[in-house]
Amino acid sequence: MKINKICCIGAGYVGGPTMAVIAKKNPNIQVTIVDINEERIAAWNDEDVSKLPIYEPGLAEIVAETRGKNLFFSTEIDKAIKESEMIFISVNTPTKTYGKGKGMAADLKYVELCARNIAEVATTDKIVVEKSTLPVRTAQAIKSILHNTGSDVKFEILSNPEFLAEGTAIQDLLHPDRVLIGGESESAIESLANIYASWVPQEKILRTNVWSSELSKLTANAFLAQRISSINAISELCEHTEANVNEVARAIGMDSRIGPKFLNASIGFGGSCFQKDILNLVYIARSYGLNAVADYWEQVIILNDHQKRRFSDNLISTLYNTVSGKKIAMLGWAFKKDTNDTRESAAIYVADHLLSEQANIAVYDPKVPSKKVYSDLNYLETRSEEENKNLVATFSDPYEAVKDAHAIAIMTEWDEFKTYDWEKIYSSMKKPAFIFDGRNILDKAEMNTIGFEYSSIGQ
Ligand SMILES: NC(=O)c1ccc[n+]([C@@H]2O[C@H](COP(=O)([O-])OP(=O)(O)OC[C@H]3O[C@@H](n4cnc5c(N)ncnc54)[C@H](O)[C@@H]3O)[C@@H](O)[C@H]2O)c1
Ligand SMILES: O=c1ccn([C@@H]2O[C@H](COP(=O)(O)OP(=O)(O)O[C@H]3O[C@H](CO)[C@@H](O)[C@H](O)[C@H]3O)[C@@H](O)[C@H]2O)c(=O)[nH]1
Repeated sequence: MKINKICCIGAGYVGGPTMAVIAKKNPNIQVTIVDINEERIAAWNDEDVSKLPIYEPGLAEIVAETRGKNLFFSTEIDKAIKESEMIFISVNTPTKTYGKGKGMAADLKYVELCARNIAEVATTDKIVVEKSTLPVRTAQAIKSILHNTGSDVKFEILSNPEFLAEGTAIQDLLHPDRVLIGGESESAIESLANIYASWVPQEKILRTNVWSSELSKLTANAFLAQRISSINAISELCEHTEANVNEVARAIGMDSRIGPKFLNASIGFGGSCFQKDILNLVYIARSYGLNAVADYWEQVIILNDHQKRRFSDNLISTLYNTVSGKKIAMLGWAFKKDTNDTRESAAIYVADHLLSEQANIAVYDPKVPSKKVYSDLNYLETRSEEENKNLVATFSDPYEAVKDAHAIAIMTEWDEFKTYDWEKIYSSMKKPAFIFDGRNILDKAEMNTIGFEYSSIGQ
C-alpha cells in the first residue's frame, strides 16, 4: 500500500519524537499526531518550541522545521484515523493498578480503546502499527477487535516496537541499531519498511513474526536492566571490600563479549519502561506456569529496589542515624540526564523515604518543573499534600538549593553538576558537609580536598 498519510495516536515521549523524525525524513508523507490530552496537544502546537511538552535534545529543531508542513498535532482523533492509510498506536501501557495482574501486568485499556476507536470510524483499509510496548500476543487481541466490526474494511496489524532511550531519542531515531517489524502480511511489512528506508539502511530493518517482535522488545529491556542490577549488586560488594566498582566495570567492559556500555553503577534504574516491562515479562512467564523463569527476571527488580533503599539508608546512618529537621539538597529529579521525564525516578523513592524520617528536602533539577516534584510525591500518598508542601522546597538556582544543607544527594547525572563551584557550595553548607553521589559523577579526591565527606556508589 502506498502511504501518503500517517496518524499516530499518542503524543507522548515516543509518539512525538518518532513521528517528528518520520516526518522530517519523509517530506511527502503527511503525519498527524493525535491525543486526548488537549493541554499536551496545545503545548506541541506552541509557537515557542522551547515550550514543547517533552524535552529532548534536538527535538525542538525538528518540530520547528516540520510542523505545519507535513507534521501536525491535533485532538481530532476520528478525522486523522479516517484520513490515514497507516495508524500507529503509541499510547501508554502502564502497570495495572487494579484487578487481575495488579502491580505486574501491563494495562492495555488505552490500547484497546484505540483499537475500538479505529474499528468504529475507519471506512477504508488500514495498516495498524503497534508502537507501544505490549505483551506477547497483544496483536491477536487488536486483530480480533478490528476484524469483528461487521464492515468490509481490511486491517493489517504490525508490531514495530520502539527502542529509543530518553535523553538521546533523536540520535537513537536517526541512527537506530535496528528497526524491528513483526507481521504476517508481506506487503504491509514492506509499506512500513519503506518509510524507515528513507534513512535507515535496509540491513538494519529486521522482519520477524509478530510474536517475536513483541517479545524482543520486552527481552531487550530485561537484558539492559539486568546489566544495571548486575553492576549494582557488585557495587555493594565493592563497598565491603577494597574494590572500586568503576575499575571493575572498566575491566570487565573491555571483554568484547561483555562490552563497556550500560555498566554505570547508580542509585538504581528509573524510567517508565524497565520496571514495567520486566514486571510484565514476569507476569507472562508466571501465567504460563514458568516460575523459574519468572523468579529469575523478578530478581532484577528486587535488586533495583534494594539499591534505592540502600542509598537512603546509608545517607541516614551516615548523618548520625537521623535526618529529622535536617536539610537534604537533592540535585536532580529526572530519572536520567537530558530529559524532563520523572517516571519511576529513584529520586522520588529516596525523597519519600527521607521525608518519612522527617527530613526537609530541597530539590533542584534543570528541566523538571516544581509542580511535577510535588505531584510525583503526592501520587505515592505516603503523607498529605500539605505535609509534602511543608517539607519539600524546589529551587531554580542550585546554589540556593544547597545553602545551609547538611547533605547533598546527587540523583541525576546532569552534566552541569560537574561544572559547579564546589568550593563555594562547601562554604555555604552546614559542617560537616556531606555529599552522597548516587551517580559517581564527582571526583572523590577533589571533593575530599575541598573538605566534603564524600561517598559514592561502590567505591
Ligand atoms: N518513553 C520511552 O522512552 C519509551 C520507549 C520505547 C517504548 N515506549 C513505549 O511506548 C508507549 C508510549 O510511551 P510514552 O512514554 O510515549 O507514553 P506517554 O504517557 O508519554 O504518552 C502516551 C500518550 O497517549 C495518550 N493517550 C492515551 N490513551 C489515548 C487514546 N485512547 N486516544 C488518544 N490518546 C491517548 C496520552 O494522553 C499520552 O499523551 C508505551 O507502551 C511505552 O512502554 C516508551
Ligand atoms: O549504566 C547505566 C545505564 C542506565 N542507568 C539508568 O537506567 C535507567 C534507564 O536508562 P535508559 O535505558 O538510558 O533510558 P530509557 O529511556 O528508560 O530507555 C530504556 O527504555 C526504553 C523504553 O522501553 C527503551 O526503548 C530503551 O531502549 C531503553 O534503554 C535510568 O534511570 C538510568 O540512569 C544506570 O543506572 N546505569
